[in-house]
Amino acid sequence: MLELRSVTAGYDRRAPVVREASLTLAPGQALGLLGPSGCGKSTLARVAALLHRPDAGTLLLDGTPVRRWRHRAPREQRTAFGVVFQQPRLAADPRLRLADLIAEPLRATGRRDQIPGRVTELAEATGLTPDLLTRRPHEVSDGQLQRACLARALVLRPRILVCDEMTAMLDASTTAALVAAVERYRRETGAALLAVGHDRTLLDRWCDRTLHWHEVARSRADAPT
Ligand SMILES: Nc1ncnc2c1ncn2[C@@H]1O[C@H](COP(=O)(O)OP(=O)(O)OP(=O)(O)O)[C@@H](O)[C@H]1O
Repeated sequence: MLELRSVTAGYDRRAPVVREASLTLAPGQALGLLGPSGCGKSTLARVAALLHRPDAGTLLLDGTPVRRWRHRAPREQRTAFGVVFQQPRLAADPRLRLADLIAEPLRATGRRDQIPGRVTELAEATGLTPDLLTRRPHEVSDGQLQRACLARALVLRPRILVCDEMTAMLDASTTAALVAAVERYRRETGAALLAVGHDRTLLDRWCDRTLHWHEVARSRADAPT
């Protein structure tokens, strides 16, 4: 269970981009978060995944308040999350072959013995053929790289998956393949999903419930002057 209570966050304390946002993600739930470009969805998604420290408010993970973010967060909290971002080229180390990209979290957490098995499983689950696994990011398409980023997000078997506009740059067939891979993973593991986007049709089809930004956070226009 993930609860955000009155979270305020941004890049300048005097002008936060997220104001008093609250939402609850129950175990196994798929929650969509819809809103216009620039409203603060990605910032809130990053706070929810412990990647960005909020200026105010509380975040509870299974009832325990989160006190540290990013590399300071305890490993068991950090590894509860798998995150996929909108732009795979910004999220992937250009020097790594796709197999190493997928295996990165296993290496970082000392689980090298699991690498061959998990990489093979996840390449299959995300539709990556073996020849693609030996290529570097500049040698594959955006869609192929995003498949590898999704595989990396799943490699530690997270309880909560945060997909921030995961399919925004992709064609319909790659979008369908990635959504199907996420759904299969959720069916097998019972993981929850927070899917951020601006495509209501996709979010409604994908999620149990879709919230609009104005139901989650105060708008910047409401800010006290
Ligand atoms: N690293 C940063 N430094 C300063 N400002 C930022 C930074 N990242 C985002 N912002 C600003 O914060 C605001 C919210 O950005 P955010 O990416 O959270 O919105 P979004 O709703 O996800 O938008 P989109 O749908 O276009 O991805 C924007 O005005 C943006 O310019």
